[in-house]
Amino acid sequence: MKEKAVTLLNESKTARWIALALISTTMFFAYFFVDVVAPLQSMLETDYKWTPEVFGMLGGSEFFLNVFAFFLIFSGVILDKMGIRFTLITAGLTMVIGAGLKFYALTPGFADTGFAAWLGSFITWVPASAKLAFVGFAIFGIGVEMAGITVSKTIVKWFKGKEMALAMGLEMAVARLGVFAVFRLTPIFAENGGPSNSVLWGLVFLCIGFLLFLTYTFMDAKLDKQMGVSKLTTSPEDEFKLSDLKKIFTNPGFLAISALCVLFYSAIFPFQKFATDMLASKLNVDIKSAAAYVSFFPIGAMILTPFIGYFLDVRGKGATMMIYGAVLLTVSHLIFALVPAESFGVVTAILTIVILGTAFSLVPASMWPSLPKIVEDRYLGSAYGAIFWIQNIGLLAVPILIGWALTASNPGVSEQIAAGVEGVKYNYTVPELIFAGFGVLAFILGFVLKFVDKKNGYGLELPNKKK
Ligand SMILES: N[C@@H](Cc1c[nH]cn1)C(=O)NCC(=O)O
Repeated sequence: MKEKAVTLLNESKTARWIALALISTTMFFAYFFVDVVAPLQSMLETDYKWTPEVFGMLGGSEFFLNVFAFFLIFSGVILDKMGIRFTLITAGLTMVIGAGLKFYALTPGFADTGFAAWLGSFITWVPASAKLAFVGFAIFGIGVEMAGITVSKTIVKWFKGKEMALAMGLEMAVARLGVFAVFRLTPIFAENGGPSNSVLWGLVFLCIGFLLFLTYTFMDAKLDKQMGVSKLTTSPEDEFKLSDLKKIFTNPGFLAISALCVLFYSAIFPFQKFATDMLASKLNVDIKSAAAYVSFFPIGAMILTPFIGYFLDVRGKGATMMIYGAVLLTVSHLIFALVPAESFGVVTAILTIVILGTAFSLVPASMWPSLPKIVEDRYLGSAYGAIFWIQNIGLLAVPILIGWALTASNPGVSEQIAAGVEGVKYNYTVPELIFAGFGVLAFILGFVLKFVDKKNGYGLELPNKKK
């Protein structure tokens, strides 16, 4: 008897783009929440007595549990052991719980409790609201990174051998749109109810995102059923083993790409946090105008990333793209560092942001689809977890390094600002040179990666799409 051939769900273009739309929209909400209070620094200082140091600590708290309690490594192992559906639901719930705690920290309901009084009784320069917000944001951080690695593995599952880099590029583009949206919407939400209203909206968005993840799991279950994936069909050699972690951390391709990743992102995300003040100082404009220039950065990356992804699918050249990205990263930070303020106008600022935005498209668009070429599918989730863990170490440490470098290279400035002296500004030359230094190291690592690729035949320069 002739067997009826089953057309897999991921062979249907419509089904795989619907799957992508569901998970990407949740990432839009997740990235929105990452920066939900970023434009509200001064409001938090006035309404909640959060100093700039406290505000900076909030940014670091997102990565705290992932780095020090190894949650990102656990998340990768959970993904490989328990599968996409379980991990997506866990990630979605963790984000909602963490965000809920952060919202509660900013409400009068919390401020009036004995718990708040107790939290405020030690390390008194950090208000109780900030302490609880740190805990909430650290829990959210576990969820958002878990979601990130699971979404990457999900895209590989649906798009491998097809439009994989384009799909990853589109997912990142939607996430970048979330960063743009936050800079535009959060101030409006805060005008009508303060920072807690902005966080409440972020929480509502995350609840919608959780429902989208849940909807996706039905598609995932159907695809698994068609593929015949079950505990019975998975042979012991196909299963993830804890010893695979050793394989990941001794894989030369993985090590090279992780080093490139931490260096590159250390000159991107921490820069994003300082960029508004840096441009306001350099251009001598107010914070609102400077923030508007910075918002071109995620938008530029958003527009370019899918095109670069498409190019990688049909033409390849992933490792070379990462080298070009590192060059552009270095050039843009050198412009910020070395062009004197007298010659640095709005046009130069926007052009430099466009160059940086191009780097921010080239590297992520080629880096994330490269990982499945370097490691085996059965431990791909752990590999994404491990690379994000290494990246998170940089994201936690570099803002502290930059803050220290800024203070050390501008003696007396913070004291004058605190004393209300008008017109005093920081000079960002040293921090920008540090960012440029990361770019130079990333450039060197790009060549190491190319060499390792040639030696081990990963195929990083080959197109993703099978002809
Ligand atoms: N670590 C993730 C998610 C993230 C974004 N901001 C802070 N954490 C990541 O880097 N994803 C890849 C990307 O290019 O956004």
